[in-house]
Amino acid sequence: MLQLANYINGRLVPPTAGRYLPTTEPATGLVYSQVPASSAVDVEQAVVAAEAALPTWRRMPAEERGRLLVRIAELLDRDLERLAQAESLDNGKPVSLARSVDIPRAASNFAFFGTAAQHFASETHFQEGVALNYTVRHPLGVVGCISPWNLPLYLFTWKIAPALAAGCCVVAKPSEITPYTAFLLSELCIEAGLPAGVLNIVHGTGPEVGQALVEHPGIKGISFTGGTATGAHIARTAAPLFKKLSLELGGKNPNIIFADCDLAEAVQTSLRSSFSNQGQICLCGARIFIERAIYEQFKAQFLEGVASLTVGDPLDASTRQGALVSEAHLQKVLGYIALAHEEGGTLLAGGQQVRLQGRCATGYFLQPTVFEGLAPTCRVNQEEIFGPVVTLTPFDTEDDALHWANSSEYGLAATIWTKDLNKAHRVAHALQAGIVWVNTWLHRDLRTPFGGMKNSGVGREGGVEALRFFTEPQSITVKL
Ligand SMILES: NC(=O)C1=CN([C@@H]2O[C@H](COP(=O)(O)OP(=O)(O)OC[C@H]3O[C@@H](n4cnc5c(N)ncnc54)[C@H](O)[C@@H]3O)[C@@H](O)[C@H]2O)C=CC1
Ligand SMILES: O=C(O)/C=C/C=C(\O)C(=O)O
Repeated sequence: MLQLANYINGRLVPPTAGRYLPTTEPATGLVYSQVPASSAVDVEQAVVAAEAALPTWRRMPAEERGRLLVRIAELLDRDLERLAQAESLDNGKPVSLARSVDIPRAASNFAFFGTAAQHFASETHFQEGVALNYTVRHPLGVVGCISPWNLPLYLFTWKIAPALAAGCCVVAKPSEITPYTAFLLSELCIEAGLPAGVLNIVHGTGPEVGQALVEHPGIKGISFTGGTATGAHIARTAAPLFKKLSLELGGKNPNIIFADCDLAEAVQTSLRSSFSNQGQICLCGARIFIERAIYEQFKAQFLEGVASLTVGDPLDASTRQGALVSEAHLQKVLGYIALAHEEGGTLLAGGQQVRLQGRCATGYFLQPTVFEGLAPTCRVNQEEIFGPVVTLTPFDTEDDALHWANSSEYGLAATIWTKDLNKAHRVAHALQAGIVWVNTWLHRDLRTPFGGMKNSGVGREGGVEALRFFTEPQSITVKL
């Protein structure tokens, strides 16, 4: 059976205690590999290696650091197919999605921050005849990156690449549920010639490896993406240690569909925003608010689209909906479907587990599911389900749409559909969401600030924001 290894001090090594966890292929429900169940001892070794590598890495010219990151991007591009197959096997997502989105984006993360390192600049504040104030941005030091299972390599590299570009050394922990591509990345880092200790990847569980990383005094900052409850726990642990924190957490994102939109496009993109990656993206639109005048029309076209989403073997080219990531997660989502019935919702599509034939007979498949008739305040419309379940709700006025869109503890993303640009700007400004898309969804420019308001997180990733997070500003004033 495939056995993964940690990547510490430039080498692939087994966990010191020799313990492993099974990893399961969601499409079959069968165990196919073993991932190190590392401990605080392995984290300690990784931090020591990173601390030893730091003085050289932080002083290396940005151009040279950047070249290494771009080299990793090239290797990710070269191995696109192998990595896409691995991601699909590990996560259950359609291989077509991994091939077109996850792996190309992982390569872009390295390519983008490899070059961004050379453009990162700091400010000067000149007081004529009085003083010259300038800012130096020092690498933060050794940092921890903790990522989730939904977009495994995509989000893992979204953290690691800016940290390395900023001159930090990294101890990173991928999700223990989807560790395979992080392991393959460690092999590529060795091939790229990344100096030993600059990046260390320690596999294991959140409570053991993640916790040890957050608590470690040598770790100066933590960049985390995952559930809001875990984010709160990390914040409680890290706050008294005065660590810098970037937390990208959950969402319950609204799509607001106005009657004057391009309906065909709004329907097609809403299908994507509802069900891409089986709804397991923090940016998915879970609550769709539709202006009453086009409610029935939107509903009919949307349901027609849902019926055409093939649930199937993730390795099949025709599959649009793969497996959910785990049995536990499938049960969680099924629990919310039961709750939607209890809360008085009307099921319009899906609602059932899918039992496929053949190799995927014991996989974790679920029909894309749509409800209507649920109050915006009910639990199904308030709690993050993180699966292929959306609700449709009609609205009468712009104020009503805004009120219900903002009636959430979350504030990550929102989507507006209208041809009226004044309305689009007005509504976008009034939305409590860190990211607003107008007539599009998941359009990503890696330079833009990425993150959420309210319980969706703290801080921003992307472009200069990420490079600032991974650096410590120092202000120097010279009297003139
Ligand atoms: N990007 C997002 O918004 C994501 C949201 N979720 C939400 O969270 C729910 C729970 O999913 P989980 O897999 O349990 O996510 P999680 O938040 O527990 O896992 C994310 C990462 O945090 C690590 N982790 C867990 N406990 C930790 C701790 N005490 N200290 C440090 N690291 C720790 C995990 O090992 C993993 O690498 C999902 O059902 C979904 O609603 C899950 C994954 C991604
Ligand atoms: O950076 C992106 O393009 C997407 C990020 C998605 C998440 O953070 C998530 O699903 O957790």
